[in-house]
Amino acid sequence: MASNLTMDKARPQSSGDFLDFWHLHREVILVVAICFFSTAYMLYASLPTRRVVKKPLTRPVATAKLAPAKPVTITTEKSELSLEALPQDVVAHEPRRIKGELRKPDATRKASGSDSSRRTQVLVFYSSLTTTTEKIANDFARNLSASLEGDTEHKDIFFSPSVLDLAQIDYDEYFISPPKPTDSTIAVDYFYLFLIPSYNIDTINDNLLEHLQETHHDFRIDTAPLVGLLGYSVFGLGDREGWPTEEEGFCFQAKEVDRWMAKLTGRKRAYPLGMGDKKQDLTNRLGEWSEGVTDVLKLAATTGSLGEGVAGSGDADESDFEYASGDDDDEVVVEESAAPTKKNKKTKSNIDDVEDLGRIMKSNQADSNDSKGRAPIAIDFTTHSKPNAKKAAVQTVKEMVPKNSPTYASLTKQGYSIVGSHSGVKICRWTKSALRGRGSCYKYSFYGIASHQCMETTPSLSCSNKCVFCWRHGTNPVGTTWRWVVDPPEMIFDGVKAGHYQKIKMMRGVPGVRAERFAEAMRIRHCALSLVGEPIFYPHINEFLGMLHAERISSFLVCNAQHPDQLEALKAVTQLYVSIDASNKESLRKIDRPLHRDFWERFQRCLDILREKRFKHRTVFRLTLVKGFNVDDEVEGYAKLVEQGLPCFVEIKGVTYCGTSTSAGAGLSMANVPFYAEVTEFVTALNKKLEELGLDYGIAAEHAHSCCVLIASGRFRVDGKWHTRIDYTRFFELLEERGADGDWKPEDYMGAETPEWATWGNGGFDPRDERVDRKGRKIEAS
Ligand SMILES: Cc1cc2nc3c(=O)[nH]c(=O)nc-3n(C[C@H](O)[C@H](O)[C@H](O)COP(=O)(O)O)c2cc1C
Ligand code: SF4
Repeated sequence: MASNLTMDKARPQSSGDFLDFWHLHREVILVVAICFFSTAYMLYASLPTRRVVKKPLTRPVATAKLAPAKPVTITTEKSELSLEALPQDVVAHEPRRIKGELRKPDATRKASGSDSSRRTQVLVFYSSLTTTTEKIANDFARNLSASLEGDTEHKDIFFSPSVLDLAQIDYDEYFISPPKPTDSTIAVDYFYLFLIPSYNIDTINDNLLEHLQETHHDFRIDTAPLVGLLGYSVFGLGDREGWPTEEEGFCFQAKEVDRWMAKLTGRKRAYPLGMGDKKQDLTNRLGEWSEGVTDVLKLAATTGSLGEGVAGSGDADESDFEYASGDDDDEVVVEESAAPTKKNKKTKSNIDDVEDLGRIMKSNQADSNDSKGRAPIAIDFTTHSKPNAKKAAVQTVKEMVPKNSPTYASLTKQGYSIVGSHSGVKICRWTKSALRGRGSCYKYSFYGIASHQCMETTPSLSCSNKCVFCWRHGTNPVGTTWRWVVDPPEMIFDGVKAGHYQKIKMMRGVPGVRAERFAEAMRIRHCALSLVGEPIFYPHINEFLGMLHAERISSFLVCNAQHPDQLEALKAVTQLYVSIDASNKESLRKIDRPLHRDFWERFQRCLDILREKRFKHRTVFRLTLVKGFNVDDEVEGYAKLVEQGLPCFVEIKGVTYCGTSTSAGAGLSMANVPFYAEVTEFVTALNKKLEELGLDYGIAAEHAHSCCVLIASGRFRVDGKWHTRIDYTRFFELLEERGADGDWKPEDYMGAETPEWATWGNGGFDPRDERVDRKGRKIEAS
């Protein structure tokens, strides 16, 4: 009986029996099930990574390998990837992970300039169907090798570059982790270069791309397993005859390789993507790219870093840009009201006015005077009242923006480089946009200025207005007189150029930056003197302009119509702007909040001076429309001001919204930002009024993207066509022939006809560029 009972329990016959069985053994069943599934999972996870099976090439391509100067056998981590090579406990308990480490810049290398125990191996990968790229890759590697060997400082660091045909190699050896040299006594850093032609047919490129993508997404492999590389860069070959634009497929596969390598290397793009058209500009584009790559290679091999600010170098900041930052040179921005933090409040109130600025600087004075070590020049050129002898006796000359002041901290945080004690430089969003082939600012449409070759700077961070729409308000110092140390113009000129180039170089690893534009950007062609503050406030502005022009850098100077004496004394400038922020005294007081009590008289005098100068300078009225402040019922007033100053051009721009800064306390909001349709409505009304006054003006051009329209004087209309562009070469020739005081007219350096796409009614966006919205999303052509 006893045995029967046991039998009955052990062998359930019905559902009741089954439940009894479950109740008695459920723990055991659950444990067995868990063990079974986890073992199955482990076994699956530890299988070799699924890899693309490479298709044979339609045409076998010979591998052209250059013999390394010191042979390095490249082995891979393949053996480490096999099950046997892994410790048993790892195999049993967790999925295999291949991990890359983010290598910080090597401090020792940085300090000593080189590390004799490390070597750098450049690997040049290429694919080729019709042999163009194969030949180019070999020539490129040979030239690179010669260049490195000829450089005594670097030659011992580098092994000769190796050329690898993507159709012949095993991708697992190079694209799951960096290769390992067989000689373990030599530490080798690998630098990958890719020469990739694009094909809209199935080729080995597709295999490579699939492999890169799978590696990135494979949950058993770290998402950036190639982070141990020193860096990488890609050059694409294509044919614009069949694929005219990037949107239509020009070099599309090189772009893809660049994108996946950024992911796999943790954004170690050492140099921007280069692209060349086989039938047009291949030699030039490849030459630029090679030159840039060689420089970066040397830097990276000696320092272990890709350079300041470049992604992957340890101090990377690869943001996709603050497209709503409103950091144009002269873009005025409405700020979103935001409750300032306690700290912000304090900072703001600390620097809100001149007295407070003086107080801040006093506390920093000892430091700054010591550090300068040179006699300061005191100057007061805007105030005509008698100097107060008693006050002067106790006053020492201070720096406008000392290094340890809150103003300095705030401006540098916003991206400015402060040069000396009162100048600043910053790259604007349009410069960044143009570097990425996404279009230049309206000054390209109207005047032919390429934004990636434009430097935005000011020799005076101080201003004499506190305009309600100035987004820098609260950070820049204000004052009616120059009471600070004056830095020499040479120092400012060298400093702003260095600051600008440094900022451009920091864009090297940013996605989308084009090698061609990057190379062009290393030559400043234009200077926008309108960043923050009042450039004309700087006592040596004429000398500074002379230095720009001596290097054939054109100049656009924007002033606030508050310094007539300086305006009168101003020498040659390529284009001279005066901000016209309102059409009448009351409105101007409200919007500009000027510090000068005689602001309206100063404003009027400036207009009269501008009228005089119109046959010497290209003069421009700059109108910034702020709804609720200076738009309604002001058309007639503006027309009268145009009649008074007779500028060559009138630029009308809607104020820009910036939702990121703290409020200037002026109570502005999005409601104050006019729609483009409202701007065009205003412009049409103004144009009509000018006509009624019998003035020869017309609407010449527009850049809808930046909400800006240009009215031009009939002087710049030739045979019914607008010529708003500038002949820069002629400008410099005139200057060189006749001197800064020389006699010439703006018409003498009038440029070519305004391109059709930029003229009124056509939108103003260069068709060669890619259109994106403020968040960088592509806008389809309408
Ligand atoms: C079948 C075929 C498809 C191509 N597709 C593209 C393309 O989609 N985009 C592009 O920019 N160039 C394209 N090209 C042009 C090649 O990328 C270009 O000629 C390149 O220099 C060829 O390099 P290779 O001679 O090394 O193969 C194509 C060429 C061929 C023959
Ligand atoms: S002129 Fe120069 S600084 Fe100004 S928005 Fe254009 S590119 Fe930027």
